[in-house]
Amino acid sequence: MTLSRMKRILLKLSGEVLMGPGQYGIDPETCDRVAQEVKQAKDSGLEICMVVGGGNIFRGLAGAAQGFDRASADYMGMLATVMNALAMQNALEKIGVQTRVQSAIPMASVCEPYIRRRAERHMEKGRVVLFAAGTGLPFFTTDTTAALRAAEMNCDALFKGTSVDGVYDADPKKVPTAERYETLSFDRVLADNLRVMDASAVALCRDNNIPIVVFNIREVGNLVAVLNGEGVSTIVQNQAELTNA
Ligand SMILES: Nc1ncnc2c1ncn2[C@@H]1O[C@H](COP(=O)(O)OP(=O)(O)OP(=O)(O)O)[C@@H](O)[C@H]1O
Ligand SMILES: O=c1ccn([C@@H]2O[C@H](COP(=O)(O)O)[C@@H](O)[C@H]2O)c(=O)[nH]1
Repeated sequence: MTLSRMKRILLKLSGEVLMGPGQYGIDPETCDRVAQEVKQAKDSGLEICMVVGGGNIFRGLAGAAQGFDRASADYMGMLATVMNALAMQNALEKIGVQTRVQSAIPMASVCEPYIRRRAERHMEKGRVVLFAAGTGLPFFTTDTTAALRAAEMNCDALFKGTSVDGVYDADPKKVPTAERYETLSFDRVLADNLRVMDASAVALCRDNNIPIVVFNIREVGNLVAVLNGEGVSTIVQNQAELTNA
């Protein structure tokens, strides 16, 4: 994958990261810091769209485990992602980055509905488009949303900014001896059931040949470093691309 040739990327921001040092909710300082990094990336000439998770507020699976109906819990999770998207919109606009939030669940008085061709136009005009409310469908996640929107928007890569610095051979939060991959194929992620991202998201990226770059966005400056090919990350792509690299 040649990072320098990329024109348009999708940044998936884990909701959990937005908690900052807290245990729940949205930390304004973290939003501001991430916004600065997005601005820097945009100023380098990239077109950027974003999907923000909701794990800092509500996850459907956790809600279902507590007794909520799963589909209702998932809708609650999707609404949480709208709050996060609005928080990031606010942080970006404070520093002069033009944005639009588009929600997969229409809410006319809050933001635009998701309209692909309109999103395309916003990006051509230099706006950062934040895709909120996931796919609008329960039983999915924002990882799958990110893969779907990256394909729809013809992105050159999907950058997953999370709280681990790449894909490991086991969950590093559970297995301290786990080792990180520099690169690996989509097929290996799926065959080994590496759970840094949902299988559906990985399969969508594989089928549309969209590389995934997993990196730690909690580390200050890492987004721009990874975009410059310098920071620590794992690049997941098709075997053919890995062989040609
Ligand atoms: N093989 C693996 N390599 C790296 N991380 C892994 C692996 N298996 C599981 N994980 C876990 O995957 C998590 C990354 O997903 P993340 O926390 O970004 O969740 P998310 O659902 O995308 O975001 P949100 O916080 O919005 O729910 C890490 O916290 C890590 O512990
Ligand atoms: O398409 C989607 C996307 C998300 N959800 C629900 O939202 C929460 C939060 O998203 P994360 O990806 O976990 O950050 C998720 O747990 C689902 O409950 C959804 O239903 N459909």
